[in-house]
Amino acid sequence: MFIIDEAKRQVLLIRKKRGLGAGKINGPGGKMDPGETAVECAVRETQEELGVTALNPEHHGELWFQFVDGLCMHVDVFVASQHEGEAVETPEAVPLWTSLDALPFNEMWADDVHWLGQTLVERRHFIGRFTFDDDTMLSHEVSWL
Ligand SMILES: COc1nc(N)nc2c1ncn2[C@H]1C[C@H](O)[C@@H](COP(=O)(O)OP(=O)(O)OP(=O)(O)O)O1
Repeated sequence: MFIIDEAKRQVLLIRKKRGLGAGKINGPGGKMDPGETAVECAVRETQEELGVTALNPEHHGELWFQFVDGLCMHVDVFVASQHEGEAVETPEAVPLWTSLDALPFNEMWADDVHWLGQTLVERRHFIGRFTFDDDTMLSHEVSWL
């Protein structure tokens, strides 16, 4: 989930403290609970990780990851221009309000540079497919819709 403050041209990112991608900067997110939709999951994970509620999130993309060890992951990307609450640090994440003009790609997963800027700034929709060996991206393919 990417929450945007349009007046300040900032996006609410996290420094992830534990789990897959710990130490990296990313948007809040995680695994779906049984019976939950993708958007319900994104809103819940954002509440759990930052104490903030995203309002009216819009689906902007799909990420398909294939790791060489066999792990496959499908991630839905949502963008919300409104939210309730103030972001706080939790056991899972440190909140980072970040300028849309200075996204910290060198501290993010390697795929992000291929889709995140266009999605947040130009509000484009996409499907991305990536292969990874651990932290190393081996291939990338992004289709803009
Ligand atoms: C492989 O490259 C990745 N790129 C990007 N941009 N984001 C990724 C990549 N791999 C994982 N992610 C995202 C997807 C999710 O938002 C989180 C990881 O979620 P996951 O549920 O697998 O991990 P945990 O935080 O440990 O799980 P729970 O919070 O559900 O317990 O990172």
